[in-house]
Amino acid sequence: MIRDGKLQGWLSLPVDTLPVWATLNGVSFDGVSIGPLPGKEDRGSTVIARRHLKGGHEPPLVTIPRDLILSLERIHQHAKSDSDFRAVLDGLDEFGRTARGAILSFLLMQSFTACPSVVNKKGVSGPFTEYIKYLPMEMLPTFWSPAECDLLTGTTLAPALSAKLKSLNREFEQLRVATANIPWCAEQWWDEVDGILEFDDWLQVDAFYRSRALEYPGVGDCMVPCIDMANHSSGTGTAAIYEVDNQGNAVLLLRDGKNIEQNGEITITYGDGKGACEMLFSYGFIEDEMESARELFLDLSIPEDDPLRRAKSAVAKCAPGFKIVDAEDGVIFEGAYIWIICVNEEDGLSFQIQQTVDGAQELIATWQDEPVHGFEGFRSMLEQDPLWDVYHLRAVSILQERVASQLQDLYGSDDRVDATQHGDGTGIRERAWHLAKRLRVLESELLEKAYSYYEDQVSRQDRPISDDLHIDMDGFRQDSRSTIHVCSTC
Ligand SMILES: C[S@@+](CC[C@H](N)C(=O)[O-])C[C@H]1O[C@@H](n2cnc3c(N)ncnc32)[C@H](O)[C@@H]1O
Repeated sequence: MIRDGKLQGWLSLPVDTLPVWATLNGVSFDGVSIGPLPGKEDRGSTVIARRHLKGGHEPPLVTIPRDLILSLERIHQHAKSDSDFRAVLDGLDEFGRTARGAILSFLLMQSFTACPSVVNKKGVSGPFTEYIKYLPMEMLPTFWSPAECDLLTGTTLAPALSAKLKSLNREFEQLRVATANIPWCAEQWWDEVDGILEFDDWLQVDAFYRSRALEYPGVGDCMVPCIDMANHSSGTGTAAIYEVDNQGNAVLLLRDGKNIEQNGEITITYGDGKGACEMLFSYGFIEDEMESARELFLDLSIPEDDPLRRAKSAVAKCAPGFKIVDAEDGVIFEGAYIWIICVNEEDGLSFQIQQTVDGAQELIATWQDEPVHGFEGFRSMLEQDPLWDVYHLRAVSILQERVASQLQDLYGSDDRVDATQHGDGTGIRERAWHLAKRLRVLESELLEKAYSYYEDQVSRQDRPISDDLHIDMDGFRQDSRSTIHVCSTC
């Protein structure tokens, strides 16, 4: 439905009509307009300075009335006067009470309300029925063809993308089940012959939301018309910030000290810390100036032969992996899961069944007989242990091995990607090929940096640390030896 609407024109309006929409809805611009920037048209529309703007001396560049901030609260308010949408939202239950569930279903409903071929009209029109007509279809990887997705083999985006598609499928099925008993939904959305909705519609509303959602102070995750037309630039390139004023309106403010020439671009940041993978995943581009993948997430699994594997998996509530973050003098790793992997019963980890206050039984972990309350703080417990250096070294070796296997996957698929025909008539869009290639390069550089950094750490610690202990890399304690030996390639 949405794709048809964008292609046929009923869900599409030229951006030069946006000022009319803005005036009708109480949006004000001061010194800026919205449209494509000459030379950067491939980035869609953006906010453009209409005169020389001097940071610290300018009023808000854009002011959006508070009622137009599309938040969970605003949608529930709308549902009070839109009984058709309220039935959908109520059907979604818990999911409808999350910002994501409410916003996606609202955007879907508004598109349906705008659809001219629907005879038995449903839903109540409002400012967003028109505003969605200004939103372009983003080329996020969720819309890449299987051949294009194949270019991502070995990158951290490949597993993230397949997990996302599974979760989008689950959400869409949830929507179908939740609304299948509403007569007009059964007839107009889901009928096997005439039903208008398809999975692509859910992908479209997900893409609208994911590429445009802002975390607004005091409001939470939301969409803000017009401010969501600002393109991204990180670091000192960021020209403006978004806030709420003292009346709850959303405002776009030029940063202090930032001067923008007439016809210059007013950018915001979508998150300076976001890595190349996340930028491509959520926004469909990687900033030209990005010189590092910045961060990446690798999964980890508890080895098959770990005798505590099942208990560890049952108790660990943290993400099964670790994040590598690029740092000035090496890399930092974040994530609690590694610490569960690198200690065992011989070190002092054990599991017990405990009776809870309501009489149920639960499995809990103990470290040196102390209960471990959630593994997020487990690292600090290990840090108190005289053998901390050893545990740390084990962790680093496991991480290094995982980094090595990721590099192998990346390099192992490089030749195939390089040889893949792309461009007109090949089924692989030029842009997708270049983005995939760029991600591959940035991630391999960060992985190599991590590998050398770990190598360095391992070799620095490959020296005697205790007179009475020997730790080998299977992670078992053997008394009465005098060195720690770490095999960095195992
Ligand atoms: C919040 S929207 C910004 C407005 C958008 N350009 C439009 O026409 O509606 C985010 C999208 O803008 C584009 N974009 C933003 N900043 C960009 C940049 N620095 N380089 C390339 N594309 C960018 C991407 O397509 C991204 O998904």
